[in-house]
Amino acid sequence: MAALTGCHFPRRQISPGNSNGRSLTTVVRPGVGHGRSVVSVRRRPVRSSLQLDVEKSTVPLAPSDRSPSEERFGFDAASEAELKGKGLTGLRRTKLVCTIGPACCSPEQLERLAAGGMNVARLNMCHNSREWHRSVIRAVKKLNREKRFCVSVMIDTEGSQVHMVDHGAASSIKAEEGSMWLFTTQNFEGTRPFTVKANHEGFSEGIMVGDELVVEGGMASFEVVERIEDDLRCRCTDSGLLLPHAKLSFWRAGKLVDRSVGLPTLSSKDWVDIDFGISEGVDFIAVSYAKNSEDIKALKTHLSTRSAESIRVLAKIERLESLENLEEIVEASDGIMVARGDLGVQIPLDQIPAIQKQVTSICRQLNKPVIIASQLLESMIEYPTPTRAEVADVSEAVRQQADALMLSGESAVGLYAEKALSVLSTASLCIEAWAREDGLRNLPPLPRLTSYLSDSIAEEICNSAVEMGNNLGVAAIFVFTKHGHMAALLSRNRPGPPIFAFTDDANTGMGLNLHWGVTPIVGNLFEDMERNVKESIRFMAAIAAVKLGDVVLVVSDLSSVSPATSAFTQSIQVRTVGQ
Ligand SMILES: Nc1ncnc2c1ncn2[C@@H]1O[C@H](COP(=O)(O)OP(=O)(O)OP(=O)(O)O)[C@@H](O)[C@H]1O
Ligand SMILES: CC(=O)C(=O)O
Ligand SMILES: [K+]
Ligand SMILES: [Mg+2]
Repeated sequence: MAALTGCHFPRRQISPGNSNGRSLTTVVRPGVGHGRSVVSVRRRPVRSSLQLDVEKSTVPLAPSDRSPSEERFGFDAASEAELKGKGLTGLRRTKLVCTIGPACCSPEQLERLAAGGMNVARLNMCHNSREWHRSVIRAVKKLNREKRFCVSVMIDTEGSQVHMVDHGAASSIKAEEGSMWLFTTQNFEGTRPFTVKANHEGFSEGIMVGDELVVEGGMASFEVVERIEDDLRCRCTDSGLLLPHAKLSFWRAGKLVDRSVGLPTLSSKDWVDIDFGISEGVDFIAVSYAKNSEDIKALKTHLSTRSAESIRVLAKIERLESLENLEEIVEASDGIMVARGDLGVQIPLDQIPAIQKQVTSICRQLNKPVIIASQLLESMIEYPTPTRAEVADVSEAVRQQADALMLSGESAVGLYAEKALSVLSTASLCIEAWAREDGLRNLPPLPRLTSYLSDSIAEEICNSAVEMGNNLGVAAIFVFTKHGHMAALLSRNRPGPPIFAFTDDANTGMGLNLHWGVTPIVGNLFEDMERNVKESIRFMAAIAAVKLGDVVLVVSDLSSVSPATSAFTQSIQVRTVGQ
Protein backbone atom coordinates (compact mmCIF):
# COMPACT_ATOMS: atom_id res chain seq x y z
CA MET A 1 0.00 0.00 0.00
CA ALA A 2 1.53 3.30 -1.00
CA ALA A 3 2.05 5.70 1.85
CA LEU A 4 -0.26 8.66 2.08
CA THR A 5 1.32 11.68 0.51
CA GLY A 6 -1.00 14.08 2.26
CA CYS A 7 -4.62 14.50 3.11
CA HIS A 8 -6.56 17.20 1.42
CA PHE A 9 -9.80 16.15 2.90
CA PRO A 10 -11.29 18.24 5.68
CA ARG A 11 -11.77 16.45 8.98
CA ARG A 12 -15.37 17.49 9.18
CA GLN A 13 -17.82 15.57 11.29
CA ILE A 14 -20.62 14.22 9.14
CA SER A 15 -22.89 12.61 11.66
CA PRO A 16 -26.34 13.37 10.31
CA GLY A 17 -27.75 13.47 13.81
CA ASN A 18 -31.43 13.31 14.39
CA SER A 19 -30.75 13.87 18.03
CA ASN A 20 -30.14 17.58 17.76
CA GLY A 21 -33.62 18.49 16.74
CA ARG A 22 -33.03 18.70 12.99
CA SER A 23 -36.04 17.85 10.92
CA LEU A 24 -35.45 15.58 7.94
CA THR A 25 -37.42 15.50 4.70
CA THR A 26 -36.89 13.44 1.59
CA VAL A 27 -37.20 14.82 -1.94
CA VAL A 28 -36.75 12.83 -5.13
CA ARG A 29 -35.66 14.95 -8.10
CA PRO A 30 -35.41 12.95 -11.33
CA GLY A 31 -33.58 13.64 -14.55
CA VAL A 32 -31.33 16.64 -14.14
CA GLY A 33 -28.39 16.91 -16.51
CA HIS A 34 -27.22 14.23 -18.87
CA GLY A 35 -25.34 10.93 -18.53
CA ARG A 36 -25.13 10.77 -14.75
CA SER A 37 -27.49 9.33 -12.21
CA VAL A 38 -27.14 10.64 -8.72
CA VAL A 39 -29.13 9.63 -5.71
CA SER A 40 -27.85 11.74 -2.90
CA VAL A 41 -28.89 12.29 0.66
CA ARG A 42 -27.94 15.79 1.68
CA ARG A 43 -27.68 17.13 5.14
CA ARG A 44 -27.66 20.84 5.66
CA PRO A 45 -26.06 22.14 8.80
CA VAL A 46 -28.55 24.97 9.19
CA ARG A 47 -31.83 24.20 7.45
CA SER A 48 -32.13 20.44 7.78
CA SER A 49 -33.34 18.32 4.94
CA LEU A 50 -32.69 15.00 3.32
CA GLN A 51 -32.72 15.04 -0.44
CA LEU A 52 -32.59 12.35 -3.08
CA ASP A 53 -31.41 13.53 -6.51
CA VAL A 54 -31.38 11.52 -9.70
CA GLU A 55 -29.11 12.92 -12.40
CA LYS A 56 -27.07 11.54 -15.29
CA SER A 57 -23.55 12.09 -16.54
CA THR A 58 -20.62 10.48 -18.26
CA VAL A 59 -17.15 10.82 -16.77
CA PRO A 60 -14.71 11.84 -19.50
CA LEU A 61 -11.28 10.23 -19.28
CA ALA A 62 -9.59 13.59 -19.79
CA PRO A 63 -6.06 14.04 -18.52
CA SER A 64 -5.87 14.88 -14.85
CA ASP A 65 -4.46 18.15 -13.60
CA ARG A 66 -2.35 16.25 -11.06
CA SER A 67 1.02 14.69 -11.73
CA PRO A 68 0.97 10.91 -12.27
CA SER A 69 2.71 10.26 -8.95
CA GLU A 70 0.23 12.39 -7.06
CA GLU A 71 -2.62 10.83 -8.93
CA ARG A 72 -1.73 7.28 -8.05
CA PHE A 73 -3.84 5.79 -5.32
CA GLY A 74 -2.44 2.98 -3.24
CA PHE A 75 -3.79 0.02 -5.17
CA ASP A 76 -2.05 -3.10 -3.99
CA ALA A 77 0.16 -5.14 -6.26
CA ALA A 78 -1.61 -8.46 -5.62
CA SER A 79 -5.09 -7.15 -6.52
CA GLU A 80 -3.65 -5.40 -9.55
CA ALA A 81 -2.17 -8.69 -10.71
CA GLU A 82 -5.52 -10.45 -10.18
CA LEU A 83 -7.21 -7.73 -12.24
CA LYS A 84 -4.63 -7.91 -15.01
CA GLY A 85 -5.11 -11.66 -15.20
CA LYS A 86 -8.87 -11.93 -15.50
CA GLY A 87 -10.35 -8.46 -15.08
CA LEU A 88 -12.94 -7.73 -12.42
CA THR A 89 -14.18 -11.32 -12.36
CA GLY A 90 -10.68 -12.44 -11.34
CA LEU A 91 -10.81 -10.33 -8.20
CA ARG A 92 -11.23 -12.66 -5.24
CA ARG A 93 -13.95 -11.68 -2.75
CA THR A 94 -12.97 -14.07 0.07
CA LYS A 95 -10.02 -12.78 2.12
CA LEU A 96 -7.08 -14.98 3.06
CA VAL A 97 -5.21 -15.03 6.37
CA CYS A 98 -1.87 -16.86 6.72
CA THR A 99 -0.31 -17.84 10.03
CA ILE A 100 3.37 -17.00 9.80
CA GLY A 101 5.82 -19.48 11.27
CA PRO A 102 9.31 -20.81 10.63
CA ALA A 103 8.27 -22.29 7.27
CA CYS A 104 7.33 -18.96 5.68
CA CYS A 105 8.99 -16.10 7.60
CA SER A 106 11.87 -15.01 5.36
CA PRO A 107 11.30 -11.77 3.42
CA GLU A 108 11.27 -13.76 0.17
CA GLN A 109 8.71 -16.25 1.47
CA LEU A 110 6.55 -13.45 2.84
CA GLU A 111 6.70 -11.70 -0.51
CA ARG A 112 5.57 -14.84 -2.30
CA LEU A 113 2.64 -15.18 0.12
CA ALA A 114 1.72 -11.51 -0.42
CA ALA A 115 1.88 -11.98 -4.19
CA GLY A 116 -0.20 -15.14 -3.80
CA GLY A 117 -3.04 -13.19 -2.18
CA MET A 118 -2.34 -13.13 1.58
CA ASN A 119 -4.50 -10.29 2.90
CA VAL A 120 -3.60 -10.69 6.57
CA ALA A 121 -0.46 -12.11 8.21
CA ARG A 122 -1.29 -13.73 11.56
CA LEU A 123 1.24 -14.11 14.33
CA ASN A 124 0.35 -16.58 17.04
CA MET A 125 1.93 -15.27 20.25
CA CYS A 126 1.89 -18.82 21.69
CA HIS A 127 5.00 -19.58 19.70
CA ASN A 128 8.42 -18.11 19.14
CA SER A 129 10.15 -15.04 20.64
CA ARG A 130 9.08 -11.43 20.65
CA GLU A 131 12.17 -10.57 18.56
CA TRP A 132 11.07 -13.09 15.95
CA HIS A 133 7.56 -11.58 15.86
CA ARG A 134 9.03 -8.09 15.58
CA SER A 135 11.17 -9.09 12.62
CA VAL A 136 8.17 -10.62 10.81
CA ILE A 137 5.96 -7.58 11.43
CA ARG A 138 8.67 -5.26 10.15
CA ALA A 139 9.28 -7.45 7.10
CA VAL A 140 5.55 -7.34 6.23
CA LYS A 141 5.44 -3.57 6.64
CA LYS A 142 8.53 -3.21 4.49
CA LEU A 143 6.87 -5.26 1.75
CA ASN A 144 3.84 -3.00 1.93
CA ARG A 145 5.99 0.09 1.74
CA GLU A 146 8.48 -0.98 -0.87
CA LYS A 147 6.61 -3.48 -3.03
CA ARG A 148 3.15 -1.90 -2.86
CA PHE A 149 1.43 -4.78 -1.08
CA CYS A 150 -1.42 -4.29 1.33
CA VAL A 151 -1.02 -7.01 3.95
CA SER A 152 -2.47 -6.33 7.40
CA VAL A 153 -0.89 -7.75 10.54
CA MET A 154 -2.79 -9.66 13.22
CA ILE A 155 -1.46 -10.85 16.54
CA ASP A 156 -3.27 -13.69 18.26
CA THR A 157 -2.99 -13.88 22.05
CA GLU A 158 -1.83 -16.99 23.86
CA GLY A 159 -4.59 -16.94 26.46
CA SER A 160 -4.75 -19.16 29.50
CA GLN A 161 -5.33 -22.74 28.56
CA VAL A 162 -3.92 -25.93 29.97
CA HIS A 163 -1.35 -27.38 27.58
CA MET A 164 1.83 -29.44 27.58
CA VAL A 165 5.18 -27.70 27.84
CA ASP A 166 7.48 -30.71 27.91
CA HIS A 167 6.93 -34.32 26.99
CA GLY A 168 10.47 -35.65 26.85
CA ALA A 169 11.04 -35.16 23.12
CA ALA A 170 12.10 -32.34 20.80
CA SER A 171 9.06 -32.66 18.53
CA SER A 172 6.27 -35.19 18.69
CA ILE A 173 6.24 -38.49 20.57
CA LYS A 174 3.81 -41.37 20.26
CA ALA A 175 1.82 -42.62 23.22
CA GLU A 176 0.96 -46.29 22.74
CA GLU A 177 -2.27 -47.81 23.99
CA GLY A 178 -1.84 -49.24 27.50
CA SER A 179 1.32 -47.24 28.31
CA MET A 180 1.41 -45.43 31.67
CA TRP A 181 2.24 -41.69 31.83
CA LEU A 182 2.68 -39.11 34.59
CA PHE A 183 1.19 -35.65 34.04
CA THR A 184 2.83 -33.12 36.37
CA THR A 185 3.81 -29.48 36.81
CA GLN A 186 6.99 -30.30 38.71
CA ASN A 187 10.30 -29.36 37.17
CA PHE A 188 12.66 -32.18 36.37
CA GLU A 189 16.18 -32.34 35.03
CA GLY A 190 16.77 -33.68 31.52
CA THR A 191 14.21 -35.99 29.99
CA ARG A 192 12.08 -38.41 31.94
CA PRO A 193 10.37 -41.06 29.86
CA PHE A 194 6.57 -41.22 29.99
CA THR A 195 6.35 -37.87 31.75
CA VAL A 196 4.45 -34.84 30.51
CA LYS A 197 4.82 -31.41 32.07
CA ALA A 198 1.72 -29.18 32.04
CA ASN A 199 1.92 -25.37 31.95
CA HIS A 200 -0.46 -24.49 34.80
CA GLU A 201 -0.19 -25.18 38.50
CA GLY A 202 -3.54 -26.66 39.43
CA PHE A 203 -4.06 -28.23 36.00
CA SER A 204 -5.44 -31.25 37.83
CA GLU A 205 -7.74 -29.33 40.17
CA GLY A 206 -11.14 -31.00 40.41
CA ILE A 207 -10.04 -34.01 38.37
CA MET A 208 -10.99 -37.44 39.67
CA VAL A 209 -9.81 -40.97 39.08
CA GLY A 210 -11.77 -42.35 36.13
CA ASP A 211 -11.88 -39.04 34.23
CA GLU A 212 -10.67 -39.00 30.64
CA LEU A 213 -7.69 -36.81 29.64
CA VAL A 214 -7.89 -35.82 25.96
CA VAL A 215 -4.85 -34.46 24.13
CA GLU A 216 -5.45 -31.80 21.44
CA GLY A 217 -9.11 -32.64 20.98
CA GLY A 218 -8.55 -36.34 20.36
CA MET A 219 -5.00 -36.84 19.07
CA ALA A 220 -4.59 -39.24 22.02
CA SER A 221 -6.66 -40.12 25.11
CA PHE A 222 -5.83 -41.30 28.62
CA GLU A 223 -7.73 -42.54 31.66
CA VAL A 224 -6.79 -41.03 35.03
CA VAL A 225 -5.89 -44.01 37.24
CA GLU A 226 -4.32 -42.31 40.26
CA ARG A 227 -3.84 -38.91 41.85
CA ILE A 228 -0.47 -38.34 43.54
CA GLU A 229 -0.97 -34.95 45.20
CA ASP A 230 -1.39 -32.64 42.17
CA ASP A 231 0.06 -35.07 39.66
CA LEU A 232 -2.00 -37.52 37.61
CA ARG A 233 -1.01 -41.04 36.64
CA CYS A 234 -2.79 -41.98 33.46
CA ARG A 235 -3.12 -44.96 31.14
CA CYS A 236 -3.22 -44.34 27.39
CA THR A 237 -6.56 -45.61 26.09
CA ASP A 238 -6.32 -44.23 22.55
CA SER A 239 -2.84 -44.15 21.09
CA GLY A 240 -1.65 -41.07 19.24
CA LEU A 241 0.91 -38.33 18.80
CA LEU A 242 1.75 -35.90 21.60
CA LEU A 243 2.80 -32.64 19.91
CA PRO A 244 4.67 -29.87 21.71
CA HIS A 245 2.17 -27.44 23.28
CA ALA A 246 -0.72 -29.86 22.74
CA LYS A 247 -3.80 -28.81 24.71
CA LEU A 248 -5.16 -30.92 27.52
CA SER A 249 -8.85 -31.26 28.35
CA PHE A 250 -10.71 -33.48 30.80
CA TRP A 251 -14.00 -35.25 30.21
CA ARG A 252 -16.39 -36.97 32.59
CA ALA A 253 -19.39 -39.04 31.47
CA GLY A 254 -19.10 -37.66 27.93
CA LYS A 255 -19.02 -33.99 29.04
CA LEU A 256 -16.18 -31.50 29.22
CA VAL A 257 -15.00 -30.77 32.77
CA ASP A 258 -14.73 -26.97 32.33
CA ARG A 259 -12.14 -25.87 34.86
CA SER A 260 -10.74 -22.86 33.08
CA VAL A 261 -13.03 -20.73 35.23
CA GLY A 262 -10.82 -18.42 37.22
CA LEU A 263 -8.11 -18.17 34.60
CA PRO A 264 -8.20 -14.70 33.02
CA THR A 265 -8.90 -14.53 29.28
CA LEU A 266 -5.93 -12.21 28.92
CA SER A 267 -2.95 -13.27 31.05
CA SER A 268 -0.18 -10.93 32.18
CA LYS A 269 1.91 -12.26 29.28
CA ASP A 270 -0.94 -11.45 26.87
CA TRP A 271 -1.03 -7.83 28.07
CA VAL A 272 2.71 -7.50 27.42
CA ASP A 273 2.18 -9.02 23.96
CA ILE A 274 -0.68 -6.57 23.34
CA ASP A 275 1.53 -3.60 24.24
CA PHE A 276 4.15 -5.05 21.95
CA GLY A 277 1.53 -5.22 19.17
CA ILE A 278 0.52 -1.61 19.80
CA SER A 279 4.12 -0.43 19.63
CA GLU A 280 4.68 -2.35 16.39
CA GLY A 281 1.51 -0.91 14.84
CA VAL A 282 -0.43 -4.11 14.21
CA ASP A 283 -3.88 -3.86 12.60
CA PHE A 284 -5.76 -6.62 14.44
CA ILE A 285 -5.57 -8.27 17.85
CA ALA A 286 -7.37 -11.62 18.10
CA VAL A 287 -8.43 -12.53 21.63
CA SER A 288 -8.09 -16.26 22.28
CA TYR A 289 -10.69 -18.02 24.45
CA ALA A 290 -12.92 -14.93 24.72
CA LYS A 291 -15.65 -15.71 27.26
CA ASN A 292 -17.93 -12.70 27.00
CA SER A 293 -18.19 -9.10 25.82
CA GLU A 294 -16.33 -7.86 28.93
CA ASP A 295 -13.14 -9.52 27.66
CA ILE A 296 -13.40 -7.55 24.44
CA LYS A 297 -14.40 -4.29 26.11
CA ALA A 298 -11.44 -4.54 28.50
CA LEU A 299 -9.04 -4.71 25.57
CA LYS A 300 -10.81 -1.89 23.73
CA THR A 301 -10.56 0.31 26.82
CA HIS A 302 -6.86 -0.51 27.06
CA LEU A 303 -6.36 0.39 23.39
CA SER A 304 -8.11 3.71 23.81
CA THR A 305 -5.96 4.63 26.82
CA ARG A 306 -2.96 3.95 24.56
CA SER A 307 -4.49 6.01 21.71
CA ALA A 308 -4.60 2.83 19.64
CA GLU A 309 -8.35 2.67 18.92
CA SER A 310 -7.66 2.06 15.26
CA ILE A 311 -6.48 -1.48 16.09
CA ARG A 312 -9.42 -3.80 15.51
CA VAL A 313 -10.26 -6.38 18.14
CA LEU A 314 -11.32 -9.83 16.98
CA ALA A 315 -12.91 -12.35 19.32
CA LYS A 316 -12.03 -16.00 18.86
CA ILE A 317 -14.93 -18.37 19.30
CA GLU A 318 -13.24 -21.44 20.72
CA ARG A 319 -14.82 -22.36 24.03
CA LEU A 320 -18.19 -23.31 25.42
CA GLU A 321 -18.75 -20.01 27.19
CA SER A 322 -18.15 -18.01 24.00
CA LEU A 323 -21.00 -19.90 22.38
CA GLU A 324 -23.30 -19.11 25.28
CA ASN A 325 -22.50 -15.38 24.94
CA LEU A 326 -22.14 -15.31 21.18
CA GLU A 327 -24.30 -12.32 20.30
CA GLU A 328 -22.87 -9.97 22.92
CA ILE A 329 -19.34 -10.97 21.89
CA VAL A 330 -20.05 -10.31 18.21
CA GLU A 331 -21.60 -6.95 19.07
CA ALA A 332 -18.64 -5.88 21.21
CA SER A 333 -15.91 -6.93 18.79
CA ASP A 334 -14.76 -5.75 15.35
CA GLY A 335 -14.77 -9.24 13.93
CA ILE A 336 -14.83 -12.91 14.80
CA MET A 337 -12.66 -15.95 14.24
CA VAL A 338 -14.31 -19.36 14.28
CA ALA A 339 -11.32 -21.13 15.86
CA ARG A 340 -12.32 -24.67 15.04
CA GLY A 341 -9.15 -26.18 16.50
CA ASP A 342 -9.86 -25.42 20.14
CA LEU A 343 -13.59 -25.49 19.59
CA GLY A 344 -13.10 -29.14 18.68
CA VAL A 345 -11.34 -29.67 21.99
CA GLN A 346 -14.39 -28.42 23.88
CA ILE A 347 -17.35 -29.64 21.89
CA PRO A 348 -18.10 -32.79 19.88
CA LEU A 349 -16.74 -32.44 16.35
CA ASP A 350 -20.08 -33.15 14.71
CA GLN A 351 -21.45 -29.87 16.12
CA ILE A 352 -18.76 -27.70 14.56
CA PRO A 353 -20.25 -27.32 11.04
CA ALA A 354 -23.56 -26.09 12.47
CA ILE A 355 -21.77 -23.70 14.82
CA GLN A 356 -19.67 -22.34 11.97
CA LYS A 357 -22.82 -21.66 9.98
CA GLN A 358 -24.55 -20.01 12.91
CA VAL A 359 -21.60 -17.77 13.79
CA THR A 360 -21.13 -16.78 10.14
CA SER A 361 -24.78 -15.84 9.88
CA ILE A 362 -24.80 -13.80 13.12
CA CYS A 363 -21.69 -11.94 11.97
CA ARG A 364 -23.37 -11.00 8.70
CA GLN A 365 -26.46 -9.85 10.50
CA LEU A 366 -24.46 -7.71 12.92
CA ASN A 367 -22.10 -6.49 10.20
CA LYS A 368 -18.87 -7.97 11.55
CA PRO A 369 -16.31 -9.82 9.43
CA VAL A 370 -15.83 -13.51 10.19
CA ILE A 371 -12.76 -15.72 9.65
CA ILE A 372 -13.06 -19.50 9.36
CA ALA A 373 -9.92 -21.02 10.87
CA SER A 374 -8.09 -24.29 11.46
CA GLN A 375 -7.49 -27.48 9.57
CA LEU A 376 -8.86 -26.18 6.28
CA LEU A 377 -6.04 -27.90 4.41
CA GLU A 378 -4.39 -29.78 7.27
CA SER A 379 -2.99 -32.58 5.08
CA MET A 380 -1.01 -29.99 3.09
CA ILE A 381 1.30 -29.56 6.08
CA GLU A 382 2.93 -32.70 4.69
CA TYR A 383 1.50 -33.30 1.22
CA PRO A 384 1.46 -31.12 -1.90
CA THR A 385 -2.21 -31.68 -2.70
CA PRO A 386 -5.26 -31.34 -0.46
CA THR A 387 -7.77 -34.09 0.15
CA ARG A 388 -11.13 -33.91 -1.59
CA ALA A 389 -12.76 -33.48 1.79
CA GLU A 390 -10.56 -30.47 2.59
CA VAL A 391 -11.47 -28.78 -0.70
CA ALA A 392 -15.12 -29.46 0.06
CA ASP A 393 -14.71 -27.86 3.51
CA VAL A 394 -13.05 -24.76 2.03
CA SER A 395 -15.74 -24.53 -0.65
CA GLU A 396 -18.50 -24.70 1.94
CA ALA A 397 -16.97 -21.80 3.89
CA VAL A 398 -16.78 -19.77 0.65
CA ARG A 399 -20.35 -20.72 -0.22
CA GLN A 400 -21.43 -19.50 3.22
CA GLN A 401 -19.74 -16.23 2.20
CA ALA A 402 -17.51 -16.04 5.23
CA ASP A 403 -15.31 -12.98 4.97
CA ALA A 404 -12.01 -14.81 5.32
CA LEU A 405 -10.31 -18.19 5.41
CA MET A 406 -7.22 -18.88 7.48
CA LEU A 407 -4.18 -21.12 7.13
CA SER A 408 -2.56 -22.28 10.40
CA GLY A 409 0.06 -25.03 10.44
CA GLU A 410 -0.26 -25.29 6.62
CA SER A 411 1.64 -22.01 6.26
CA ALA A 412 3.43 -21.76 9.65
CA VAL A 413 5.20 -25.10 9.61
CA GLY A 414 3.99 -26.82 6.43
CA LEU A 415 6.08 -27.90 3.47
CA TYR A 416 3.72 -26.28 0.95
CA ALA A 417 2.67 -22.90 2.36
CA GLU A 418 2.40 -21.11 -0.98
CA LYS A 419 0.62 -24.01 -2.61
CA ALA A 420 -1.89 -24.15 0.24
CA LEU A 421 -2.56 -20.44 -0.21
CA SER A 422 -3.05 -20.96 -3.91
CA VAL A 423 -5.55 -23.78 -3.21
CA LEU A 424 -7.58 -21.40 -0.99
CA SER A 425 -7.41 -18.68 -3.61
CA THR A 426 -8.41 -20.90 -6.53
CA ALA A 427 -11.20 -22.62 -4.63
CA SER A 428 -12.55 -19.24 -3.49
CA LEU A 429 -12.61 -17.82 -7.02
CA CYS A 430 -14.27 -20.95 -8.36
CA ILE A 431 -17.09 -21.06 -5.79
CA GLU A 432 -17.60 -17.29 -5.90
CA ALA A 433 -18.06 -17.40 -9.70
CA TRP A 434 -20.43 -20.32 -9.39
CA ALA A 435 -22.43 -18.55 -6.67
CA ARG A 436 -22.76 -15.43 -8.81
CA GLU A 437 -24.03 -17.45 -11.74
CA ASP A 438 -26.30 -19.46 -9.54
CA GLY A 439 -27.81 -16.36 -7.99
CA LEU A 440 -26.85 -17.54 -4.53
CA ARG A 441 -26.02 -13.99 -3.61
CA ASN A 442 -29.73 -13.37 -3.22
CA LEU A 443 -29.55 -14.09 0.43
CA PRO A 444 -32.38 -13.80 2.92
CA PRO A 445 -33.13 -10.19 3.88
CA LEU A 446 -30.82 -8.76 6.51
CA PRO A 447 -32.28 -7.39 9.71
CA ARG A 448 -31.98 -3.68 10.45
CA LEU A 449 -28.81 -2.95 12.36
CA THR A 450 -29.93 0.13 14.19
CA SER A 451 -32.90 2.23 15.07
CA TYR A 452 -30.89 5.47 15.10
CA LEU A 453 -31.86 7.51 12.08
CA SER A 454 -28.31 8.67 11.40
CA ASP A 455 -27.01 5.11 11.12
CA SER A 456 -30.15 3.88 9.38
CA ILE A 457 -29.52 6.33 6.53
CA ALA A 458 -26.12 4.81 5.79
CA GLU A 459 -27.59 1.33 6.06
CA GLU A 460 -30.48 2.10 3.70
CA ILE A 461 -28.17 3.75 1.19
CA CYS A 462 -25.90 0.72 1.14
CA ASN A 463 -28.73 -1.80 0.93
CA SER A 464 -30.27 0.15 -1.94
CA ALA A 465 -26.92 0.66 -3.65
CA VAL A 466 -26.26 -3.07 -3.71
CA GLU A 467 -29.73 -3.80 -5.03
CA MET A 468 -29.23 -1.18 -7.72
CA GLY A 469 -25.75 -2.43 -8.55
CA ASN A 470 -26.96 -6.01 -8.86
CA ASN A 471 -30.02 -5.09 -10.91
CA LEU A 472 -28.09 -2.80 -13.25
CA GLY A 473 -25.22 -5.27 -13.53
CA VAL A 474 -22.67 -2.51 -12.89
CA ALA A 475 -18.99 -3.33 -13.31
CA ALA A 476 -17.99 -2.19 -9.82
CA ILE A 477 -19.09 -0.30 -6.74
CA PHE A 478 -16.84 2.57 -5.62
CA VAL A 479 -17.25 3.79 -2.07
CA PHE A 480 -15.61 6.84 -0.52
CA THR A 481 -15.30 6.21 3.16
CA LYS A 482 -13.55 7.67 6.17
CA HIS A 483 -13.84 4.91 8.76
CA GLY A 484 -14.92 2.06 6.50
CA HIS A 485 -18.48 1.85 7.79
CA MET A 486 -20.18 2.29 4.41
CA ALA A 487 -17.76 -0.16 2.81
CA ALA A 488 -18.63 -2.75 5.48
CA LEU A 489 -22.36 -2.12 5.00
CA LEU A 490 -22.00 -2.68 1.26
CA SER A 491 -19.98 -5.83 1.83
CA ARG A 492 -22.60 -7.11 4.27
CA ASN A 493 -25.01 -7.28 1.31
CA ARG A 494 -22.50 -9.46 -0.61
CA PRO A 495 -23.00 -7.65 -3.93
CA GLY A 496 -22.28 -9.23 -7.31
CA PRO A 497 -19.89 -6.44 -8.38
CA PRO A 498 -16.62 -5.92 -6.46
CA ILE A 499 -16.35 -3.02 -4.00
CA PHE A 500 -13.43 -0.57 -4.24
CA ALA A 501 -13.15 1.43 -1.02
CA PHE A 502 -11.35 4.75 -1.43
CA THR A 503 -10.16 6.22 1.83
CA ASP A 504 -7.57 8.71 3.00
CA ASP A 505 -7.10 6.85 6.27
CA ALA A 506 -4.47 4.10 6.05
CA ASN A 507 -5.82 2.37 9.19
CA THR A 508 -9.26 2.16 7.59
CA GLY A 509 -7.70 0.56 4.53
CA MET A 510 -5.85 -2.05 6.57
CA GLY A 511 -9.00 -2.87 8.57
CA LEU A 512 -11.07 -3.32 5.40
CA ASN A 513 -8.66 -6.04 4.33
CA LEU A 514 -10.78 -8.52 6.25
CA HIS A 515 -14.11 -7.60 4.64
CA TRP A 516 -15.59 -9.79 1.92
CA GLY A 517 -15.37 -8.29 -1.56
CA VAL A 518 -13.75 -5.01 -0.52
CA THR A 519 -10.50 -3.84 -2.11
CA PRO A 520 -9.22 -0.90 -0.05
CA ILE A 521 -7.53 1.92 -1.94
CA VAL A 522 -5.73 4.51 0.15
CA GLY A 523 -4.91 7.88 -1.31
CA ASN A 524 -5.48 11.59 -1.39
CA LEU A 525 -9.07 12.68 -1.27
CA PHE A 526 -10.38 16.15 -1.94
CA GLU A 527 -13.02 18.33 -0.42
CA ASP A 528 -14.80 18.32 -3.76
CA MET A 529 -16.56 14.95 -4.07
CA GLU A 530 -17.03 15.38 -7.81
CA ARG A 531 -13.27 15.63 -8.15
CA ASN A 532 -12.82 12.47 -6.06
CA VAL A 533 -15.24 10.61 -8.31
CA LYS A 534 -13.53 11.76 -11.49
CA GLU A 535 -10.04 11.07 -10.17
CA SER A 536 -10.98 7.61 -8.97
CA ILE A 537 -12.57 6.67 -12.30
CA ARG A 538 -9.56 7.99 -14.20
CA PHE A 539 -7.24 6.07 -11.90
CA MET A 540 -9.18 2.83 -12.20
CA ALA A 541 -9.32 3.21 -15.99
CA ALA A 542 -5.58 3.88 -16.07
CA ILE A 543 -4.86 0.56 -14.37
CA ALA A 544 -7.46 -1.12 -16.60
CA ALA A 545 -9.72 -2.01 -13.70
CA VAL A 546 -12.61 -0.36 -15.56
CA LYS A 547 -12.89 0.37 -19.25
CA LEU A 548 -14.69 2.71 -21.56
CA GLY A 549 -18.45 2.30 -21.30
CA ASP A 550 -18.38 0.47 -17.97
CA VAL A 551 -21.03 1.60 -15.55
CA VAL A 552 -19.97 2.03 -11.94
CA LEU A 553 -21.97 2.80 -8.86
CA VAL A 554 -20.44 5.42 -6.58
CA VAL A 555 -21.38 5.61 -2.90
CA SER A 556 -20.05 8.16 -0.47
CA ASP A 557 -20.18 8.75 3.23
CA LEU A 558 -17.77 11.65 3.09
CA SER A 559 -19.10 15.13 3.58
CA SER A 560 -19.17 17.06 0.39
CA VAL A 561 -19.70 20.78 0.46
CA SER A 562 -21.86 22.10 -2.29
CA PRO A 563 -21.13 25.82 -2.77
CA ALA A 564 -24.78 26.48 -3.59
CA THR A 565 -26.32 24.87 -0.57
CA SER A 566 -23.50 24.31 1.97
CA ALA A 567 -25.01 20.86 2.32
CA PHE A 568 -23.28 17.69 3.46
CA THR A 569 -24.00 14.91 1.04
CA GLN A 570 -24.24 11.16 1.22
CA SER A 571 -24.90 9.83 -2.22
CA ILE A 572 -25.41 7.01 -4.67
CA GLN A 573 -24.38 7.88 -8.21
CA VAL A 574 -24.41 5.82 -11.38
CA ARG A 575 -21.52 6.88 -13.60
CA THR A 576 -20.43 5.72 -17.01
CA VAL A 577 -16.74 5.56 -17.80
CA GLY A 578 -16.54 8.05 -20.64
CA GLN A 579 -14.21 8.87 -23.47
N1 LIG B 1 5.51 -18.48 15.27
C1 LIG B 1 5.58 -19.79 15.24
N2 LIG B 1 6.73 -20.43 15.48
C2 LIG B 1 6.80 -21.76 15.46
N3 LIG B 1 5.76 -22.57 15.20
C3 LIG B 1 4.59 -22.01 14.96
C4 LIG B 1 4.43 -20.59 14.97
N4 LIG B 1 3.14 -20.32 14.72
C5 LIG B 1 2.53 -21.49 14.55
N5 LIG B 1 3.39 -22.51 14.68
C6 LIG B 1 3.13 -23.94 14.53
O1 LIG B 1 2.02 -24.13 13.70
C7 LIG B 1 1.02 -24.90 14.37
C8 LIG B 1 -0.34 -24.38 14.00
O2 LIG B 1 -0.45 -23.02 14.30
P1 LIG B 1 -1.66 -22.41 15.11
O3 LIG B 1 -1.52 -20.96 15.08
O4 LIG B 1 -2.93 -23.01 14.63
O5 LIG B 1 -1.34 -22.86 16.60
P2 LIG B 1 -1.93 -23.67 17.76
O6 LIG B 1 -0.75 -23.94 18.63
O7 LIG B 1 -2.71 -24.80 17.24
O8 LIG B 1 -2.81 -22.69 18.61
P3 LIG B 1 -4.08 -21.74 18.42
O9 LIG B 1 -5.19 -22.46 19.06
O10 LIG B 1 -3.73 -20.51 19.12
O11 LIG B 1 -4.26 -21.55 16.96
C9 LIG B 1 1.37 -24.77 15.85
O12 LIG B 1 0.99 -25.87 16.59
C10 LIG B 1 2.86 -24.64 15.84
O13 LIG B 1 3.44 -25.90 15.79
C1 LIG C 1 -7.12 -20.71 15.51
C2 LIG C 1 -7.30 -21.26 16.83
O1 LIG C 1 -6.95 -20.68 17.82
C3 LIG C 1 -7.96 -22.54 16.95
O2 LIG C 1 -8.47 -23.05 15.96
O3 LIG C 1 -8.02 -23.04 18.06
K1 LIG D 1 -3.32 -18.25 20.08
MG1 LIG E 1 -7.12 -21.82 19.55
